[in-house]
Amino acid sequence: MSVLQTSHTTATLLEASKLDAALDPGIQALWPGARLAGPAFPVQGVGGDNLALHNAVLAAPPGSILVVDVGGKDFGHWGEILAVAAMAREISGLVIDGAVRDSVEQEALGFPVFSRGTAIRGTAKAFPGWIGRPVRVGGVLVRPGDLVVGDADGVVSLPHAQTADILERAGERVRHEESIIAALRNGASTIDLYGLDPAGRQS
Ligand SMILES: O=C([O-])CC(=O)C(=O)O
Ligand SMILES: [Mg+2]
Repeated sequence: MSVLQTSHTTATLLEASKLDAALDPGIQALWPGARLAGPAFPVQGVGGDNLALHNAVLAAPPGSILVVDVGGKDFGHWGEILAVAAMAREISGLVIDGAVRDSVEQEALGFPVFSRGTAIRGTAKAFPGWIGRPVRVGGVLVRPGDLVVGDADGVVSLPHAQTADILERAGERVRHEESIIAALRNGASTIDLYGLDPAGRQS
């Protein structure tokens, strides 16, 4: 698995990808300023059980992001203990379609988590899960090694095979937007710059 990185925002990457690659917007940063980018290590668990996460922490390569579907927002599937375990193994972050707990402690650790929010109810440890295989998370199919990026706006997952092209287009998009911002500061309008018809188009 190659180590993938980018400093582009999720919105820029999504637009550059032209793909349906945005995870459900209900999956958001656990603490303000949390950001992650890296190759995905997908995990399928079940709501109310976190054995799959304990297994994944042992199996995921250093630098990877755990990208997890547990389909449960009523349980705290992940917390301080698992974050410390993940950091000790150089796992770079967690994206989970489900809830977590110990948010203050995880912010203090600086461990980036994107989740459906928090829940304090604890979990069983009975279902071993499927790890390291493609998993649908937040409506997007995530394969091992796909580039997963999370920031203040949400989470995007980009197919590994298309990552180089997407990153190049993202750079072009940023340069284009810089020119638009400069023109706006010089008095241009968004209507003119985007060639919009202020009356709209009825179809
Ligand atoms: O222990 C758990 O099941 C989840 C948790 O709170 C932690 O990892 O600290
Ligand atoms: Mg805990």
